[in-house]
Amino acid sequence: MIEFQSVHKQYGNGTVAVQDLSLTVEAGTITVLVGPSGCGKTTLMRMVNRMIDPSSGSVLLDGTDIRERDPARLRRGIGYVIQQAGLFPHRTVLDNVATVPRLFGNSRRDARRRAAELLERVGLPNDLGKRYPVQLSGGQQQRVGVARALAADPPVLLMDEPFSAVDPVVRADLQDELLRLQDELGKTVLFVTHDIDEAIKLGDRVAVLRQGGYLAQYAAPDDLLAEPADDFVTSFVGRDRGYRRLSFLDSQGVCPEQADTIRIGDTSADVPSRAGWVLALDHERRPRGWLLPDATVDGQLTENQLLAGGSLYTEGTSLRGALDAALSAPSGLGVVVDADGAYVGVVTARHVLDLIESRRRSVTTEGAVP
Ligand SMILES: Nc1ncnc2c1ncn2[C@@H]1O[C@H](COP(=O)(O)OP(=O)(O)OP(=O)(O)O)[C@@H](O)[C@H]1O
Repeated sequence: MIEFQSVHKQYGNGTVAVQDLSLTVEAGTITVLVGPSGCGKTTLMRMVNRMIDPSSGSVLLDGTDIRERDPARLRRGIGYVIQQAGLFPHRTVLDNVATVPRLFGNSRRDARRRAAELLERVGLPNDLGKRYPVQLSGGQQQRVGVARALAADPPVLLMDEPFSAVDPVVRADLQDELLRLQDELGKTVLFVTHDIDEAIKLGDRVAVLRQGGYLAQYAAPDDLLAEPADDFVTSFVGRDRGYRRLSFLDSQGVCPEQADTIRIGDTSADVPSRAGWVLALDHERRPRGWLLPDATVDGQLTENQLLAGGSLYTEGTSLRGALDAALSAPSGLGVVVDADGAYVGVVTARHVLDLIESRRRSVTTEGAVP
């Protein structure tokens, strides 16, 4: 557990970067510091590994004031990941990661074995270990940065905008990978970003900072979206917070119905007689697209004769996906699939909205805030 107790930081030039701020980062969770540029996120994070000392106040790690710890020892228990990964350019990827176990006195062989394990753990193929950082993509470099930070198996991980320099698709992959790793490893993670969507996706709790180093709100992502503390937080979390909050509503009560279906390769004779949208499935029952109402099939059904489908909703995931599937489907019928991508049924936006409404009503009658 990390505790910031009334920490304050004023730099030599008079800039106050952090303003009398207190917050607790629970062990084994991801806490995200988010806020606009210059609001003191990095300053606050760097207080944990003593790269920066507060002007006043204390930082406690597992109940002990970090000023009582030897800085070198303290840092060994804290992994640190930064933007652009900060890799050594003249060392191979494997040796970049092996550097840390080497520092801990492991033999070169053991260090390399550990490094290879870690590279696999962060999803990098074995043969990349022989390359130099410049020969990797930005996303791969970030993964190496994460592997290196994990090399000493530190209980605490500080991550300062680690995924900011990569494109949105790679970034989403890296975020998913971090969540997967965290499920396995249960580190105490302090993560800095200026991207509220990243904060909401990754954080068990999110600390929103505002200019001048003030803590504007510290809450679970769902609460942040449901009840922003003030106008600043409201504008920072963005306009579509009601929609984004659906990510935190589970799928309980979603009852898919059956649509008319047809298979790729079928003929006109196989088109269901009711005049409505028909969902085409492949031979593994995966949805391939929609046949317009009253459409006839020319010869055998091919994908060229179909209208592209909307997003697919994997059963059991959040209501946001269910609503999005319905809204993005040309038929207005959101396609529900199982974990293998096979067709389960369809849901309408109306069905999802009714479900949200009924939950709101039941929560309100129980006296809690919807
Ligand atoms: N060494 C320093 N000396 C003087 N002022 C500093 C120093 N480091 C940071 N600052 C100032 O302190 C404030 C907070 O900086 P900090 O880097 O902690 O913010 P941040 O929220 O991490 O910003 P960004 O998102 O842009 O990285 C800023 O106004 C910055 O200019």
